[in-house]
Amino acid sequence: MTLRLDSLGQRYGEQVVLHGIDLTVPDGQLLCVVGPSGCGKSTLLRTVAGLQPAYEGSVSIDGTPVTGVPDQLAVVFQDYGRSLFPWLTVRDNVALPLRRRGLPRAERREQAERILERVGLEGAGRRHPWQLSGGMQQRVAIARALVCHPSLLLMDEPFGSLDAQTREDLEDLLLEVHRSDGATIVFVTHDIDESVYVADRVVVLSPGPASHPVLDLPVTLPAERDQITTRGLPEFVALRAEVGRAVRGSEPKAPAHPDPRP
Ligand SMILES: Nc1ncnc2c1ncn2[C@@H]1O[C@H](COP(=O)(O)OP(=O)(O)OP(=O)(O)O)[C@@H](O)[C@H]1O
Repeated sequence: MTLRLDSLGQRYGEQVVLHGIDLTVPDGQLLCVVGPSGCGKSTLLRTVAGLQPAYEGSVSIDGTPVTGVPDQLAVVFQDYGRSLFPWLTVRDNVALPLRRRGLPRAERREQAERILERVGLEGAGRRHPWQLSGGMQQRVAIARALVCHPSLLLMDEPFGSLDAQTREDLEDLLLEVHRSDGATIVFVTHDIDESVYVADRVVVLSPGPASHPVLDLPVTLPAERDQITTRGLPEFVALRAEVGRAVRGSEPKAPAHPDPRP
């Protein structure tokens, strides 16, 4: 699915958060959005997801304006603890979108088990989310997002609260899913290394109100990525530095210290 933002603007009351954003994400691209805290990244995702109507401009998917939550869209948030239902088993959490689509129970269970196996959680279907580690819970949230084979996947800092090892494992899972399913993915992260490692393209937004991206960078690394080899490539290091400079350059400057001398 091709996602297009045209002169997109968003505000909360008097506060302008996004202004005049033009961005096209071609079908199958994994776009990372990076930018200083509060610049409007989550607002951008919520607007694309149809959860907030655009204040100005438009969002369209394959040429059709987004006016509500689009079919074929799935979202993964950072806060997996709140996005899973604790009273449902892992399998029923994952099968929930299938239930909404009216699939019979046996088929729901079978598809949920298949996707759980794919995210490395075979055998966990009968447990409850609170019996799992944070990394496993986020795998459940990813499984639930994938169960309907979305063409557009929005991820808002999905690995932000996980330990380094789990985070790397889930980055690799995301790359594998992207390679095999080919969905268009918009992935918000604070982590510059992570953005370069997973993305086909990185855009850096300016401090709010975010407008035209301050950097729009194709990631020209080989498609086959590996946590050790890829991160050691000179090209990776150069891309990371370029994104880092853009993020730092876009951060508001700290106020100058007053001269303490009398
Ligand atoms: N529901 C809301 N009501 C009012 N203001 C909001 C709301 N959601 C966000 N904001 C404000 O809009 C601005 C952008 O918030 P947003 O969460 O989109 O930024 P962000 O770039 O995702 O931040 P972070 O990186 O810290 O998650 C912030 O100033 C925030 O306080």
